[in-house]
Amino acid sequence: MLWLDLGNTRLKYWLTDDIGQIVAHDAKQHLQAPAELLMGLTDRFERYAPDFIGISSVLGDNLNAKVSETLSRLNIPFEFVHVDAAHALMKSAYNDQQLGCDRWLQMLGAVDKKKRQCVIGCGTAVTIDLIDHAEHLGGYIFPSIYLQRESLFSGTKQITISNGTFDSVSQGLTTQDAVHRGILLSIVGAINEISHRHPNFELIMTGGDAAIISQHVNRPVRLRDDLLLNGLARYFDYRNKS
Ligand SMILES: Nc1ncnc2c1ncn2[C@@H]1O[C@H](COP(=O)(O)OP(=O)(O)O)[C@@H](O)[C@H]1O
Ligand SMILES: CC(C)(COP(=O)(O)O)[C@@H](O)C(=O)NCCC(=O)O
Ligand SMILES: [K+]
Repeated sequence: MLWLDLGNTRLKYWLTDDIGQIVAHDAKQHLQAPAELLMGLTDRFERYAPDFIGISSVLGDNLNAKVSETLSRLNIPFEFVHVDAAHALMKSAYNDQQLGCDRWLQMLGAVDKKKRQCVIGCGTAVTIDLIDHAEHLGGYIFPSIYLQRESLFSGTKQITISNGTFDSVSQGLTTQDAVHRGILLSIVGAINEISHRHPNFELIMTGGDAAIISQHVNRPVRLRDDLLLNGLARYFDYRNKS
């Protein structure tokens, strides 16, 4: 099987064998042109010869249509995931016309009906979702550390910071440090507050910035980079059985 994740910044793919082991994987920035990026990958995908392609996309109808057009040339069946708030593996109280597919799949990949879980996705947006014994209670959406920095850059005259590392949440003494530390604290502080309000929820983090953020969280965090893939596999596996 081939699995695709079209996020707002990167396209990720995984090729798995019949026992679900990953045999190839890559993540690339798509610069808002995922279909063009996929075009460049079609030779590789043809060589992989998967029998099915399962897709998570948060890119919207127009880009998804272009992606479909590109994938159609491969003559391999493919399908986009649709969020289902009444899914047997996890019920959700969230508006399922709006809930992002990646958010939902990350939760589906993590969900355990014996646990209380807080799933944190650290991509272009940071999402924090609460799940109580396989019931999604709702969540929060924040701009990522990079989006926050861009908005300060574009919305102010004297902040001209466009690069630097996010490595501390102590107070800064320069604009550079104050910007990076303030932004990182806005996310770390929110996670700490939510975890304080929900002390018996296990914290699970995934996505490109999970490692940077988790270092400053004041409770143990499980880092899992396989959540979305696991969610995709569970979704299509469940659908084939029912
Ligand atoms: N302006 C930026 N500069 C450097 N890295 C960035 C920038 N914007 C995003 N990134 C990186 O892109 C990655 C996006 O994470 P990912 O989980 O792939 O998100 P998505 O699913 O939204 O595409 C993150 O690791 C982040 O560090
Ligand atoms: C919240 C998101 C932008 C996160 O996307 P990502 O950072 O993974 O690219 C995406 O899941 C999305 O567009 N969701 C729709 C809004 C919602 O979930 O309510
Ligand atoms: K948007």
